Amino acid sequence: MMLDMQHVAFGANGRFLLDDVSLSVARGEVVVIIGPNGAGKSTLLRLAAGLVAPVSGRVLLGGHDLATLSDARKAGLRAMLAQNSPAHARFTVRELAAMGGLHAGRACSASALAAHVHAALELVGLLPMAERDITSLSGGERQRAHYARVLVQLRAAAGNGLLLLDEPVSAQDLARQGLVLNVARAHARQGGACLMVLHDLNWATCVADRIVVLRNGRIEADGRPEQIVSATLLRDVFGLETEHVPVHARTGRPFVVPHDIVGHDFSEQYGE
Ligand SMILES: Nc1ncnc2c1ncn2[C@@H]1O[C@H](COP(=O)(O)OP(=O)(O)OP(=O)(O)O)[C@@H](O)[C@H]1O
Repeated sequence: MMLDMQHVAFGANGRFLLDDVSLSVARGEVVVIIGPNGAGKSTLLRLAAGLVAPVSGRVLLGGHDLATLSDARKAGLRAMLAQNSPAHARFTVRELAAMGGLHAGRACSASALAAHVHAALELVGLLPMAERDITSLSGGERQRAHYARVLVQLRAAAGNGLLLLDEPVSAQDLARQGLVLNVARAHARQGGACLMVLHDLNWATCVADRIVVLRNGRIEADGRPEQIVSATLLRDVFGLETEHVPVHARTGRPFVVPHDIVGHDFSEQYGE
């Protein structure tokens, strides 16, 4: 098992943010976490990355307890794209992506690192902007520049580590949302794995091998998209009435439209 979280609990300011969370991700898998704002999704990813330690339970990465691994070792086994990645300093896109390989030191030669950077920038569609200052990028471009850095981090090591993505499509246009998710799927197909947080249920059903539903710091459900996405669950977890197609003709996956949108007359809203 690539990631194995066993009965993990985590708290802050005297309250549990995660309680008795057990979750595994196998090599080759893409697992998507969904759940309401504040459910604990980002906290779960930070625990999986070893950025914070559980108060009880264990997190194993590649069979090793994260608590026993050095930062350099962890850097080769997992990489995380955070929800908001800053651009305070004036680096170029290429320099930012190359920072992903810093942990590898001499284990990755300068020419190999340059090749990883080139490949990652090409994958995320930023090669034409490689020499641009990152402070001049749009929000979506900056998010993809950091995505490239995260990909380089894994590729500078064995290349088949765990990709942890926190709302990786939040700043992307529709086409780039597909691009970002395809890169994650390809990473899993090539021997890695991916655990990501998504709010868009329709992307979640398309990209996920498994969907994990988190609510109030606890796992409510964990299974294949067609097992998980149902009108009942969406009503229970999100308090949302939905139009729900169990098997979409094109994708073969469930498809969900919130009732608030179905039949809503936007022309009224804009006074047309
Ligand atoms: N250091 C902290 N101290 C106190 N509360 C915290 C701390 N970090 C997170 N929280 C709270 O823990 C809960 C879970 O936060 P988390 O960021 O994991 O949620 P999330 O499911 O990712 O939410 P969102 O969908 O809004 O991104 C929230 O209520 C948040 O306010």
